[in-house]
Amino acid sequence: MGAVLRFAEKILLLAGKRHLPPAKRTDPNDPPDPGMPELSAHVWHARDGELAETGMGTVARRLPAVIAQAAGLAWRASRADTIATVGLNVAAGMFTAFGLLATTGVLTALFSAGPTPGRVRDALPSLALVAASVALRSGLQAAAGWTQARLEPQVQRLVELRLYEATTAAHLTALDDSKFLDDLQRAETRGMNAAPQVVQHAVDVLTGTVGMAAAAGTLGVLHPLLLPLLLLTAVPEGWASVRSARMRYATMLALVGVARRKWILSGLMTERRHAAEVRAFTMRPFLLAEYDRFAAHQRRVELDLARRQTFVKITGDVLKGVATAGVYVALGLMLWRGWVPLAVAGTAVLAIRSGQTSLANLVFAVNQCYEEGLYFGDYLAFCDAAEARIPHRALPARDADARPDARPDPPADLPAAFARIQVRDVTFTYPGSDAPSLRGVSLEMRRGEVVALVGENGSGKTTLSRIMAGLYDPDGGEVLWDDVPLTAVRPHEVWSRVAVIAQEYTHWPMTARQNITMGRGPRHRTGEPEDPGVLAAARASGAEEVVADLSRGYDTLLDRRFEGGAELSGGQWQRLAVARGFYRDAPLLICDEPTASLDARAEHLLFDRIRDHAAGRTVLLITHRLASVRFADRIYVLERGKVIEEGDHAALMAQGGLYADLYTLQSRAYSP
Ligand SMILES: Nc1ncnc2c1ncn2[C@@H]1O[C@H](COP(=O)(O)OP(=O)(O)OP(=O)(O)O)[C@@H](O)[C@H]1O
Repeated sequence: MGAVLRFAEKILLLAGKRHLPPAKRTDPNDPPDPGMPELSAHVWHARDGELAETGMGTVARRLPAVIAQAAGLAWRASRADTIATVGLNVAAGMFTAFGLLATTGVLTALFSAGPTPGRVRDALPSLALVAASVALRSGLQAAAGWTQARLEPQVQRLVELRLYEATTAAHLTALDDSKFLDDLQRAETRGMNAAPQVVQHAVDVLTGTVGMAAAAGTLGVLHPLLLPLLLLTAVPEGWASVRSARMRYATMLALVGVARRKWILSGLMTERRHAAEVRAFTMRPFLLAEYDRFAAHQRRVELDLARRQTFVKITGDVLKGVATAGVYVALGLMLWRGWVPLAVAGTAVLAIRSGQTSLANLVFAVNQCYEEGLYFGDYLAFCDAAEARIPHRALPARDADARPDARPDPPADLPAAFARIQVRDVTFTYPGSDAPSLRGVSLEMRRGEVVALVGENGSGKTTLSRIMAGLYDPDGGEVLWDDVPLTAVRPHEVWSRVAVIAQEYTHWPMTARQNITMGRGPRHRTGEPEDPGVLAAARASGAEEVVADLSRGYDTLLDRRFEGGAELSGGQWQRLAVARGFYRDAPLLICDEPTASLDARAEHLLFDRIRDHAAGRTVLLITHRLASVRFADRIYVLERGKVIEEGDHAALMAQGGLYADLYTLQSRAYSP
């Protein structure tokens, strides 16, 4: 049998179908093969070696680990339901064996000598036992099904929380890393859903094993030779299932990049915020053609998979048929040679059929458990990787100690309000970038100051502000709040002392109030007076006028996708974003292009407010509107990631460098 399987496997290997199939044109209407080496090669080859190992032996070796993971997960989700599921399934299996053995009693009575009514009467007690065990088994199985169904949503909740807890705490650089994003997509779309499946299939493995053990035990009692014959029929089906699962998993891995591109394109074609641009730039044909290009590639790969899986299944079925026939021939021979009496042979047929059903279920469950275990393994690997990217200092002490990487000193305390912030010789390169975005930047801010960063596009202003806000860690150099380096304190301590009015901010699909408070502040109840903090922030930012025009004021939902939702203009959204920054009332306010969408009056008002806001706090202002940075206490001019000029407006104008050039250029546009 092993040789036959190896032969079939060789045919598959020779056909060269273990690798991503060269995309064949199965339909003349298909677009030409796009090739797409950028989407298949790296992901595929990264797992090639690992997949080549996967055979029945590997499945057998790895299955206990998968089952242990499933058991651990189920245990954490609900101990009571886990114990009940296992206990009820084992009890149901015991009644299966009991029923089979009682059947021997029925058949022995029926096949004995004597008049038929007497034989039937003799069979009645055993028959009653058979009926009772069938009824009990069914009841136990139904109860087991119920506890198993209860486990599923509890497991799902556990795995979802773990993933989102990790993704929201992982370092921001992780989300700039395309490999991390690919792994995230795979874990979120497939791996996370695999978790309850793994648990379910692990229970099915248990159920199948118990059923198998019941049938095998019965056969062993009847005649020891029958047992290996039964097991023989399982090998071809097991081989076909494992082979098929492996192909499916490999295909999924190979298509992960394609799936992500398709997902991004589908968002571009369906989301409201892109709809106007898609039309105005007549992008429809381009987007549809791009989508179809990826969809056609995916279809070709999946059709090829279906073809290869069909071949494997047919091979497995044929071999299983041969093995089953062999079992019955062997049983016939044993009967003919008088090794087993007729009643025992009859029970053996029933036990073989019951065993085959359990075996088929077991093989299916093992295969499914293994296959889902592969996806679940992706999920676990992703969560581990994401958790490893949570900065040490962000973890509670217990979790930090449990991490295998070196443990730094315990996190330091950040001063509640600082006297000065120093940036010392900071360098930074984004992950995957060749060129550094910051090259040895130093600057200083004191409490109560407004400090401005100016420079041409891509000079590093936003990057520097993110490092100062503790969102990125510098590769070299340090940022000190008084004498405490930011890399030594818990990130949320920094974030809670910084308010950022970002260049790219989110249009939160929430009420106007929630857009300002972002879940902070007192909970507002209908009819209660508005939180004074919200009113002050809205007044300072000009959001007050925006809210006054909304049908339900601060309670208006700002998302047109929901009934009664309102939409705001770009400038109106920006006023809310500014209100959010003011509401936080943090010692450091970072304003990155806060006026890009504002009208002239709102812009003027905002710069006045920012100046007022700086009293007792500190403001880092990034803007291309140089007229507005005149009032800054100090201005740093960046070029290609370096500070090339610094000083106040008058000093920089006197210097006659880049700042003076840019300022003169802008002011000339307003001069007659
Ligand atoms: N997430 C990122 N991943 C890789 N590179 C990035 C990323 N963000 C910015 N960069 C690169 O870092 C450099 C500095 O970008 P940054 O956004 O800091 O410039 P900026 O001065 O704020 O520009 P602008 O005036 O256009 O807002 C640029 O070359 C940019 O391409």
